[in-house]
Amino acid sequence: MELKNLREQIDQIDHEIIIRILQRRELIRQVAEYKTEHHLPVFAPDREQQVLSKVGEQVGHDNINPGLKLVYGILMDLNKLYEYQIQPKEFEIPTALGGASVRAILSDHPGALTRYLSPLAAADISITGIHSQAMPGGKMAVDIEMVGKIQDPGFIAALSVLSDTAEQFTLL
Ligand SMILES: C=C(O[C@@H]1C=C(C(=O)O)C=C[C@H]1O)C(=O)O
Repeated sequence: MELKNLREQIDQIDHEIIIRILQRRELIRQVAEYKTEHHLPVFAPDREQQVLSKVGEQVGHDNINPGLKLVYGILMDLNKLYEYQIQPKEFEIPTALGGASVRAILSDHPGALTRYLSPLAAADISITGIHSQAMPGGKMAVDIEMVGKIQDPGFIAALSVLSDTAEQFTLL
């Protein structure tokens, strides 16, 4: 088959994937409303584990599996960014207006840092400094300096996602 034809089929599938992601997003909006009404937290770690397990089961032992789980993790973080704009978290922000520095302790596994940083890119926040260090017990300490309008809902939403995912999270 011709390359052009194969790419047309890929374009069609991309179109369908995007439509489905937007439909998923509409359901997320309804979940967010439900959570606000019932005073439930945005981050549902058990549910996220369930979603990731289902992805893993469907893909099986194909070597795309870790990558697809990463993509799915990032998709869920994007959804939480969206939910936090509906239901913002309160932060004591000790830093200057133009940015923030945070220290987080993460569990150290392949892809952990990549996923951890993704909400920043998604919220259009630049990372100006980063330092990570392995710690005993399979953990990692990461210091991140970022610039952006800290009062913006998108910035607060990104900090909210970062604070959820870390085992410890401190705004410096
Ligand atoms: C949509 C939800 O909110 C968040 C986003 C999730 C998702 O994108 O699938 C899953 C769990 C939550 O952390 C939910 O709680 O179901």
